[in-house]
Amino acid sequence: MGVEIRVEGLTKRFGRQTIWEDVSLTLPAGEISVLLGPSGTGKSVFLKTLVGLLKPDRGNAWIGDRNLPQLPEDLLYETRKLFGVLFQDGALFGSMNLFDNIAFPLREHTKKNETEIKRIVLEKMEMVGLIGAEGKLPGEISGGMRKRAGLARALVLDPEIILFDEPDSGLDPVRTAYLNQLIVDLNAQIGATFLIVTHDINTARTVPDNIGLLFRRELVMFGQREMLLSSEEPVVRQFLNARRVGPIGMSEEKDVSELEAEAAAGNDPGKLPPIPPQLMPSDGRVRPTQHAPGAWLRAHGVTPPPGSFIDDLGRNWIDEWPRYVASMGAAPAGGVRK
Ligand SMILES: Nc1ncnc2c1ncn2[C@@H]1O[C@H](COP(=O)(O)OP(=O)(O)OP(=O)(O)O)[C@@H](O)[C@H]1O
Repeated sequence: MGVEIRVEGLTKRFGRQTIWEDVSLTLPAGEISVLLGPSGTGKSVFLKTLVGLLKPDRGNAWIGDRNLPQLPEDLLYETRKLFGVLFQDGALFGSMNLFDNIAFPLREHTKKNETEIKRIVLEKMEMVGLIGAEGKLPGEISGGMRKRAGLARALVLDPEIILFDEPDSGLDPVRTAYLNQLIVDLNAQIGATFLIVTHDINTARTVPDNIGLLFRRELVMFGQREMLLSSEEPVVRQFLNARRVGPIGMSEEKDVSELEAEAAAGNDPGKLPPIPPQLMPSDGRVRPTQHAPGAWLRAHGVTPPPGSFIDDLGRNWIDEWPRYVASMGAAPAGGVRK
């Protein structure tokens, strides 16, 4: 379940504008990854390139064993069917009710009859908590419901990969927390490979297995959540602390003289906040691809910021984890990563 995505030396330009170059990363099958970056660094362009809507200028993008930039039209079309995409605004058709919106990809891309379509649409609507809203028009429901409807539509073709373009945009912090839990629950349930573009630091800190950061037309860093959340890189610290001090400026990166002036004034992007425990599926199970808390840090001899892995109840998840996994009885499919 879930397909690995391997990007090698990917470069995208529009005319003379280089959006990003030489991007290489692997999105492990079934894991949740987050892509961060200041506005305009090309995160949406990256998602569109992965799904084959934009062609890179150089490099490879392996979706399983298919290299997207090399594919003929018919195979590209087939490969796109592996993806579900949640667009920023849900991208629903305003004149269609939610049922028809969610049924749309099934009617468009499959030969399923209406009985089968109804079963699938209702199953996906239940997964995202929208049962009862089938007859509503997108204009009659809240932004959070529109996101969930967009997510149900992204799920109908049983995708191996789901791309989320700023799922939290336009949502209040509480609805964002619910949506984050839904994303983690869905990942546990369907095991697809997830990539989330977000500006929400809390989402980035608690949801993914891996985090990447785009800045200055390149991928500054990509790796396990704990690697990014303990990184001393100024740009990472500035981003995670949402500070003005650091290499990221108002509209683009700051120049050397601005950075020198900040350093002379003793300004600093701030200490790293504690690493929070990762969000668990709400049914209490562990996702098959979930990493044990602290495993990356231990393997790399890194001491986490003080107060890391402590939850709201004061439990330290480094100590709690082995007990928790043992209490589940049977290990989840795929085992629990050390
Ligand atoms: N089809 C296109 N043709 C030309 N330029 C484009 C096209 N699509 C995007 N761009 C440019 O690519 C750059 C990156 O845009 P993109 O929307 O990917 O940024 P982003 O990181 O997702 O930003 P935000 O966080 O604000 O959503 C922008 O300068 C944008 O104007």
